[in-house]
Amino acid sequence: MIALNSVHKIFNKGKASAVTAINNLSLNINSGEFVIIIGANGSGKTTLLNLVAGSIYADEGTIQIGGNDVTRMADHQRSKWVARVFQNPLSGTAPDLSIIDNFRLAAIRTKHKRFSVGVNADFREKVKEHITTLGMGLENKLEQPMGTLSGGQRQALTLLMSVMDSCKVLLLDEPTAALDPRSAEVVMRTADKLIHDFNLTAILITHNLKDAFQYGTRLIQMNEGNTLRDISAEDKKALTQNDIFNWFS
Ligand SMILES: Nc1ncnc2c1ncn2[C@@H]1O[C@H](COP(=O)(O)OP(=O)(O)OP(=O)(O)O)[C@@H](O)[C@H]1O
Repeated sequence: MIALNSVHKIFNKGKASAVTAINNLSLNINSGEFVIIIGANGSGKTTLLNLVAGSIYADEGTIQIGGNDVTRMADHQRSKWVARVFQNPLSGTAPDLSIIDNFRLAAIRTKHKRFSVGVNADFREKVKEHITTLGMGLENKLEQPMGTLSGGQRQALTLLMSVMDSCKVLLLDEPTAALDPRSAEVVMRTADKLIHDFNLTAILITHNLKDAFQYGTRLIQMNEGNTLRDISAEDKKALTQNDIFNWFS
């Protein structure tokens, strides 16, 4: 589903401040995989996600998504396949608009449904149904402004919004970093469920090694712009949480 072939990314190329953020990285992620990426600060995790999302371009190498060469494709063109959720629960939603209007906006952004989404009762019902599955009781608050919700509720809705529009790839860049432990747990469980229910291919960056242990079907540790460890679902079963902690000591 996602294929990086010998990808290289240098920031500030040719200057004294040049940094090799991604170093000749080749990586194949199969459809339906939920890949967790861990690694020290500066190891290239966010740069990798930026390259897949198209917010930056590789200097060398190629990137394919679903068999399409997206190496030079702008991020908005990739958005039909790729959805992204960031750390900050405030980003990606309009605080003054209601929950349902935020879902309408999200749908309009990525679809050609401009004329039907706004007035379509089916759309409202579909949103309501999906929100019910989150188990947060928000299905009865569709008219409530997004800004009045807690960070965890907002992030769970942002996740749902980003996957409802038939995207295939979900990129999660530390989606729980700004949340308290309980909300973080709810959001991680929500992400896990949505990835499964919507049959997505997902990449999650986290510094939370407990989450790295608990979630995902594949675990990658990055170092200096490449993979240091790449652990399959089968091999991950043999790992303990302590083993993962020890990789950082
Ligand atoms: N826009 C940029 N301009 C210059 N250097 C950059 C830029 N973005 C990233 N870098 C550098 O590239 C390297 C990899 O950064 P990246 O953000 O991908 O690491 P990371 O593993 O996500 O780190 P963290 O865990 O701290 O978020 C770092 O040395 C960083 O300083």
